[in-house]
Amino acid sequence: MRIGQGFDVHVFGEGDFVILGGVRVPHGRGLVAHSDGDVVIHALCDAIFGALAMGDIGKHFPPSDPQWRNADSRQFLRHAARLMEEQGYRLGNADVTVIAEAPKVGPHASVMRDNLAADLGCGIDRISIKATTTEKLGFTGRGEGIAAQACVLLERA
Ligand SMILES: Nc1ccn([C@@H]2O[C@H](COP(=O)(O)O)[C@@H](O)[C@H]2O)c(=O)n1
Ligand SMILES: C[C@@]1(CO)OP(=O)(O)OP(=O)(O)OC[C@H]1O
Repeated sequence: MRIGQGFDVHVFGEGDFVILGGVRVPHGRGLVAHSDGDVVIHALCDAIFGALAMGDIGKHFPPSDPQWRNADSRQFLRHAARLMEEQGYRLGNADVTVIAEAPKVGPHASVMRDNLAADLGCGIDRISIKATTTEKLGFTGRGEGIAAQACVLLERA
């Protein structure tokens, strides 16, 4: 078994939606990023790369590479899933926490779980999505951005 954790932050900027776990969530601001700014998937990818001891998302998809500009982050997750399989592992479970005052994640968590499970080739019972505010404290509390953290356990396939 292997364990991994990941963390990501993106700052709010212009726009009227954010992408979280592959779901387009209406919001008064967008997220500034090289890709689509999906902090849920970025944290989850880093947890998987960490569990495999294979670097981080920026190593696999350099922010300097124009190829990843506005990229759909789900392709990053499918790449992580392929690496996991090649190394002889499958996902035991993943647990993700979104840290944001807004938007509300709860109403979208079920579709996010469906997306992540589809990309990772596992059942949705292996994917958990949670969310919390920081009670208006810190940068997330001031509504300046969104953070996400993820933990994964990989099992021998
Ligand atoms: N962006 C968020 C933040 C929170 N939730 C849900 O609200 C519950 C209460 O949050 P507190 O920070 O006040 O504890 C939390 O447990 C989530 O269910 C959310 O959906 N989206
Ligand atoms: C995802 C990548 C892709 O170039 O860029 P960003 O969308 O800016 O996201 P970040 O979380 O900073 O991770 C780095 C990059 O791999």
